[in-house]
Amino acid sequence: MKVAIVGATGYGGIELIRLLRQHRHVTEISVFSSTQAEAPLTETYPHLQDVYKGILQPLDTEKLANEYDVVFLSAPPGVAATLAGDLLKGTASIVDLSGDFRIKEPSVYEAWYGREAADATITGQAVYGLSEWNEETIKKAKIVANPGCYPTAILLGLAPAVKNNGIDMTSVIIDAKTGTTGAGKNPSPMTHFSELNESMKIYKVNEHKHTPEIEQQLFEWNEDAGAVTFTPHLVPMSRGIMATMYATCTSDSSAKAWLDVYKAAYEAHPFVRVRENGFPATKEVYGSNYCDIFLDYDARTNRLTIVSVIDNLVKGAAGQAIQNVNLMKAFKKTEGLESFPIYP
Ligand SMILES: NC(=O)C1=CN([C@@H]2O[C@H](COP(=O)(O)OP(=O)(O)OC[C@H]3O[C@@H](n4cnc5c(N)ncnc54)[C@H](OP(=O)(O)O)[C@@H]3O)[C@@H](O)[C@H]2O)C=CC1
Ligand SMILES: CC(=O)N[C@@H](CCC(=O)OP(=O)(O)O)C(=O)O
Repeated sequence: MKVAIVGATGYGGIELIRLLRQHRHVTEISVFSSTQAEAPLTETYPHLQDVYKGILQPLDTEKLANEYDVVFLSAPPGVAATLAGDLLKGTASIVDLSGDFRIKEPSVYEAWYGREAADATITGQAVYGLSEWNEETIKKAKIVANPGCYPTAILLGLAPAVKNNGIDMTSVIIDAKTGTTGAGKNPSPMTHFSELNESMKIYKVNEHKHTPEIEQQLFEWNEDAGAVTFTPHLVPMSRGIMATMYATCTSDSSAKAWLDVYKAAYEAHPFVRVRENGFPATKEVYGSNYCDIFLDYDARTNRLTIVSVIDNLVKGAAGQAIQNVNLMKAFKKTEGLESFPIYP
């Protein structure tokens, strides 16, 4: 399989290269850049010396559409919306890592992203790539909208409870923490070392663009779902997301009963590990495609506390993108994604 990466000079792009190099069906990885064409990727990333010799190519939609089996779009919002129309005329399958095609209602996209929505016919055609829960539609997709990093951790953590009708949907509160690679490779005042080191920041309270993406999927699973409170925080680490979800149960329950529900839901899914005992840490999934989940039930408050952790660049971006390609191309689910967490 020949694959192309648009945005290969970014963090999502080089994570795709790291994983695709160990994918047994990948015969060629070509890299494309809007600003650095003709330069070897090692000029930007010397750690790839002797590992990846690709030269960055200028964006050429005709070539991308017809000379590759899969095109990964790993560029900022708006780029996929511009390129996808031409790309879809060709033979390549497309996986977009940005948010351009995730939100089905254009006015909702425009309100939260503050930019014009993509062509509605393309958004309508794009399949939401939450791998574990949309397997059958992903298998048939020509274009996949890869989920956001926060929604991946949050939705995997909430899904069994939400689909089980066991929680009051109006009670859901989501508190999440992320590392700095979530913001991409360009530094900003928010991610500056001396601003963030030995500190943590709350940001985009009640206005994060992942909120409608979370609400859209929750509503698809359970029509009682409405607006959720989602509060993101930036913490001083490079990779990782920890999402902590609180929800009131509709009847008395127990942690054991809920864990059984979660274990049954993810039994057939190798990348979601429902813990036997104890809450997971982000380091325990670092560099891997795992999402680790654990929960507790408080009989005093009748509330569930669910914790879900991922590596934002793997399960939250490049790893899930490859997991979706494995579904689209009928490869083994775990192909290219078998490396286990780097610990400690
Ligand atoms: N980082 C993360 O944890 C996650 C990121 N995402 C999403 O994935 C996408 C990539 O993120 P990330 O790699 O972190 O971002 P980066 O900022 O690290 O990289 C983005 C890359 O996009 C390329 N680019 C910029 N403008 C254009 C353009 N007009 N046309 C084509 N390419 C362009 C740039 O490469 P060049 O200048 O060489 O063209 C740049 O290296 C984003 O949409 C992001 O929101 C999704 C989930 C998680
Ligand atoms: C630290 C930080 O800034 N993280 C980013 C992660 C969002 C992201 O990656 O965007 P998409 O997945 O929607 O493309 C943020 O909170 O906006």
